[in-house]
Amino acid sequence: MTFEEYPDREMLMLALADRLTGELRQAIAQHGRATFSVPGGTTPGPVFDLLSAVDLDWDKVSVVLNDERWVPEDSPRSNTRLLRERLLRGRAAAAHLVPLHAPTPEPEDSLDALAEAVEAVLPIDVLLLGMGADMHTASLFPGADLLEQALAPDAPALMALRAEAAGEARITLSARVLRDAMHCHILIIGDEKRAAIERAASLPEIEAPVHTVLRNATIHWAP
Ligand SMILES: O=C(O)[C@H](O)[C@@H](O)[C@H](O)[C@H](O)COP(=O)(O)O
Repeated sequence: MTFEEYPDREMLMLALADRLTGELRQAIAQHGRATFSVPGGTTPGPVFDLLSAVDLDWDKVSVVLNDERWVPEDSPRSNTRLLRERLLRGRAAAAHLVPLHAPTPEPEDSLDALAEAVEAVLPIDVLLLGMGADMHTASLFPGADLLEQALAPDAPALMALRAEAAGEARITLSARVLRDAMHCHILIIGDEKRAAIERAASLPEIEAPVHTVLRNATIHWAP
């Protein structure tokens, strides 16, 4: 893994947006389109704001979340809502959103249909991930009911799982889809997450799921 340390969050977000833009451009130049997978949560908003204004062939970009919380799309906890409000506007409004949510009571009711659309845009060209202080990434939470299956090399691309720490039911890309990404970046802020990611490197994936992507990842950190 590569560790990039920035003096502050603003510098981090600017450099990261630049890096992601370059990789998306390269993917489009090489094969005419790009798949860009992004996290939800509270950290990536500023990088989405920057990206939404970037001059890029956004109509050639498919955007898919790493994971979604099974809540209505107007919920403040909806990652899809975050994407629509912060990334898929301005120039980036031309990008194609591959949904990870549908209005069914449980994620299992929609899983097959959502998975088909996700599989059609794999592999991921550019992957941006977040991480929780408990070392989860996407919705691969320590203690999740189907974590072992989600970490397996033959896992389906998309899985529904539940974990106490997650709150609501989740839908998530599986570890193999994350590992297969061409470029992988992890965005973390603050000392607690820095200590967590350093610890994760020496723990098994079942205890520290983020470990599964560390080999090829660039970690972007600011205090
Ligand atoms: O829906 C989610 O919760 C995310 O996709 C998740 O994997 C996130 O990246 C981490 O939980 C970090 O979240 P914060 O940025 O809010 O700390």
